[in-house]
Order: sequence, then C-alpha cells, then structure tokens
Amino acid sequence: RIRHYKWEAKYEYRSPDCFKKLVITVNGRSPGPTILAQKGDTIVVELKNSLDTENVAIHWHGIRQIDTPWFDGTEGVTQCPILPGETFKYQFIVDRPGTYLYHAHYGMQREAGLYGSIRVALPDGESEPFAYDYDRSIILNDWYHSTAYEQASGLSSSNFSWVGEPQSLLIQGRGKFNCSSLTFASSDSNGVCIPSNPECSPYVLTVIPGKTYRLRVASLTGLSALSFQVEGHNMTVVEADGHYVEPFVVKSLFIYSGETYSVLIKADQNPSRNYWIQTNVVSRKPKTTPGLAIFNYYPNHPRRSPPTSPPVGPLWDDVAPRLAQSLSIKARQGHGRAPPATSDRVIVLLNTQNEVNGYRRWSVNNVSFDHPHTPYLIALKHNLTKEFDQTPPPDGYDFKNYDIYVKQNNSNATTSSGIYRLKFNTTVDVILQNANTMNVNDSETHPWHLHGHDFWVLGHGSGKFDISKDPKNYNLANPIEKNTVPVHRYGWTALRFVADNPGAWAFHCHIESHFYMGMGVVFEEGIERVGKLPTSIMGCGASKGLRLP
Ligand SMILES: O=C1O[C@H]([C@@H](O)CO)C(O)=C1O
Repeated sequence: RIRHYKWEAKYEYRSPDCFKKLVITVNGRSPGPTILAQKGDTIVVELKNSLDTENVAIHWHGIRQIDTPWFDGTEGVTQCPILPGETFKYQFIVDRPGTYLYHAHYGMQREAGLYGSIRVALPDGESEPFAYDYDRSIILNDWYHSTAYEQASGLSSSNFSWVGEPQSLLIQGRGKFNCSSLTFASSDSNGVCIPSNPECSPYVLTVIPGKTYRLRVASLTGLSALSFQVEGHNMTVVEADGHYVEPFVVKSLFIYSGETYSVLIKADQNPSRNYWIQTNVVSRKPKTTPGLAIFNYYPNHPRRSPPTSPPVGPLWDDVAPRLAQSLSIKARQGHGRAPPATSDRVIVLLNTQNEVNGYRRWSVNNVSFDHPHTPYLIALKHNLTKEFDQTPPPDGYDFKNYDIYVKQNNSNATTSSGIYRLKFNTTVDVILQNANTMNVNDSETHPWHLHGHDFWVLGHGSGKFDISKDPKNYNLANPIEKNTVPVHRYGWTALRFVADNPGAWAFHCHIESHFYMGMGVVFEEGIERVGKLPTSIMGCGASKGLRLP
C-alpha cells in the first residue's frame, strides 16, 4: 500500500511551554502528523519548504532506507538541502513493524520543533507477542527559548557560548515554563509568556480502568537524558527501537535522545482520581523543572490535577541504575536475529571534547567531524574525490597512554571530512569509549544513532574497554538490536552490525549541539551497488554542475 502525505513546513508562533517563540510546524502542528503504516507499505511524503528563508531536510529515524539510501534525509550526507519554496518528494518502504521517528536533519533545526512519530503495524493476520487494549504514542523533548541559530552561532564562535540547560521539558509538545521567572518586565503585557495559554496545558492521556495500554515513548531531546514515570504504575518494557524486548518491569524508564520504547501499563490503580506522568533530567545536573502530563482515569475530569505531588525521579548523578537498564535490554526469546559470531573489523571510537584552533569541539579519535557541502552519497557515487578528505579517520586511539579519567589538553585534535569505508557485507564492531570532557571530573552520556542499520548491542561496561578481556563477556546469545544506544559516563558500549546496506550513513551523537560540534562519523559501504541517484537530491556544491550519464 502507498501512504501519501502532503506536508508543509512553516515557521509559526507557538507557546508549547507558555513562552511564545517561532516553531517549525508541519501542517500547522509540532509535533507534526503521525505516520501510521503497515509493514511493507511505501511512504510518500511531499514536503513543501515554506520556511521562506531557510533550507530543510527530514530524516526518517530508524527506517533503514533499503534500496533508497538517497531518501535518508541527512543534509550533507545523503542529500542537498531543500530550498525555500521547493517541494521535495521522499519515498521509501517501511520494512519492519515498530516505533520510529522523523525529524529535521539540517544544522540544529530539529530543536525548532520539526519532529514526529512513525508507527508501523504488523501485517494483517500477525499479532504482537504481548497483549494490550490500546496503543498510544508520546514524544519527550527538551525545549529552549533561544533559536537554533542563536545556539549554533554561540557553539561555532571562537568566543564559545554553550547552549546551557533547556528551559522546559515537553511531553507530546506540551510543557510548562515558569513565566514569572522571566526577568524582562514587559513579558506578560506583550503576551510573550502566558501561563493560562491552552497551548501549554498539560498533555492528557485518558485511560479506561482495567485496560492495558501500549505506550510508545520516544525521546528527541536536544541535550537531556530523561527518566520517565507514571505515578503509582509499573511499566513493562516490550519494545526498543522497533525490536521486541524480553519483558522487564520498571518504575522509571531511562530514555536517551533518539530512542523509542514501548511499555505496557495497566490502569489498575484507584480509578477515582488522576495520576501524574512525569519526566526529569538525569545525567546532567538538572536546572530544568520536570515535565508533567496527566494520566487521566476515565471518567474523571481530564484537567483535574492529581491529589498528590508528582513522583520524584531517580537521582540525576547515579549512573548505576542507568547502566543496569542498558544491561537489562535483551532480545525477546524466539524473536531476535542472532549476530554473526565474529567480526571482520573492530573500530574503537574515543569520545572526547577538544579545543581545535581555539574552537570548542567534540571529536572521535581526536578527529572532529566537519561535513562538506557536496553530500557524500553524491560525491562517492560520482567519484568527486575533491569534495571530502580522502584520508579515513583512525580505527582507534592511543589505548596504552590515554587516560580516560583525566582532563586532557587535547591540543592535537583536527577537523576532517574523512569517512570510514567498510567492505560490503563485512561484520563491523564499533566500541564507543567515553572519557573525561574538558572540565575536571566530568564525563557525559552520549546517545549514538546509526543511520541505515540496526546494530546488536553486545555489551556495556564502565571504565576503559579492554580488547583482550571484554569481548569474552559479549552477549552473543540474545543481544537487542537498536539504532540508538547510550555510552555511559566513563564507560564503553560495544556494537556489531553487518555492512550490507549500500550507501553513506551517518553515525553520530544524537545530542543536537554535540553533532553540530563534530561528534559524528560517516560509514560508506557498497557504493558501487547504489542505483542511479535521483536528481532531486542534487543541486548543491559540486553536484550543481554534475553531468549525469
Ligand atoms: O559540549 C558541551 O559543552 C558544555 C561544557 O562542557 C562547556 O564547558 C557542555 O556541558 C557540553 O555538553
């Protein structure tokens, strides 16, 4: 079946957390419309860029784009940006059931509000390996009052200015900023922040007592790692990034930017009242008040505040329960695909914060990523070797001498547009190695997202990865497949994937500012197998004058 969508991306004034600012909407909404499809469907999105003075591109997060690597929506990697006034047609197959996302993938544009859900159902006649009565989706986000341009300019200036902590947390596009904390006097009179604005009334999830809900929870935060809880209710985790999870029960779910989970929640509490849905920041010292929504037991009034105070989430600086959750996520019995038993290549990626020529950057193996203006896919396919650095970045770092626990001076970092070229159909292990930042006693959580693939998560550990020892403890029996995974503070995460999807694929930290500051790489595989590129993705850099056969 073909599912045809006509979308228009536009800047509009909105007050998602009561503070009025320009938001990118899709057909008037942020989050945008949900794509509802069935496995095997073809999705066609005709996207009109009505941003007037700004380019756009949309990434279909978690969709592998098999046979359509040019519609991955990653500006600079798989396509040229879509110019103002133009309409671009994305067309791809959703080949797997599950919970996915879409969002802008141009500069720091995702932060402006262009994002939404993709929900792919099983084919007719097939059913999930768990039972539920109703299916609901929510996206968690963090929200800044500064624009993506202000943030990007601050990050890329030699007089570095960090984006800081977000002003609020949004649950399905709704949050609450404390308007009275605004310092400029005219705020209320000119309508910049109005606490009673219905746009910032809390999201309400209405449930029928006794019924079980499949809640698809996703995070697209710009910065924050989150904990998510429904007051007084347990959650059974059953899906992660489109794969069935061996069920486990949590009181709070840790979720990192770019991840999706399905949890089952039974409305089995006292039905005469409502409950809080709460999300709060973990891993960074929170300066943002928790986000709240209402878990409304029908027929209580949906706006009736729960009689209790919102639940308190886990301690922000306690890494142990987050690592424990990461280790609990395994493929559901009888459902996972087994990974290859061995790999052909091991790439260790050291994650560091660096100073490069006076600019604050993030790097992997001391190389800070800087993508060119001719998209890699086009440059590779058409042999435009001058368009990016032909020297690949290193497969490792100085394992012996690098101390991941200390603040380094990192004077040796460079920027590069070089990419990893993978032999087609080989098995690749990637070890994400975390380290100290440029501040003493500081290491951050980074959620890494891979385009074009799912990977098996073979292990997580604390400290420095030891190649002679740690692979012996890999989970090869029932590893979960995901497309986004965190590397915890001072820890490591081991992944395995098969380079079997011809194209050029970004792999990057899903923290918007970190990717912008160079925390990413690109993998190429099987470029010779990529079919004729559509001309619609061209028109920038050296693809402008390209003479096509
Ligand atoms: O990239 C970052 O920069 C700041 C801080 O390290 C600047 O000193 C921070 O918290 C980040 O995540």
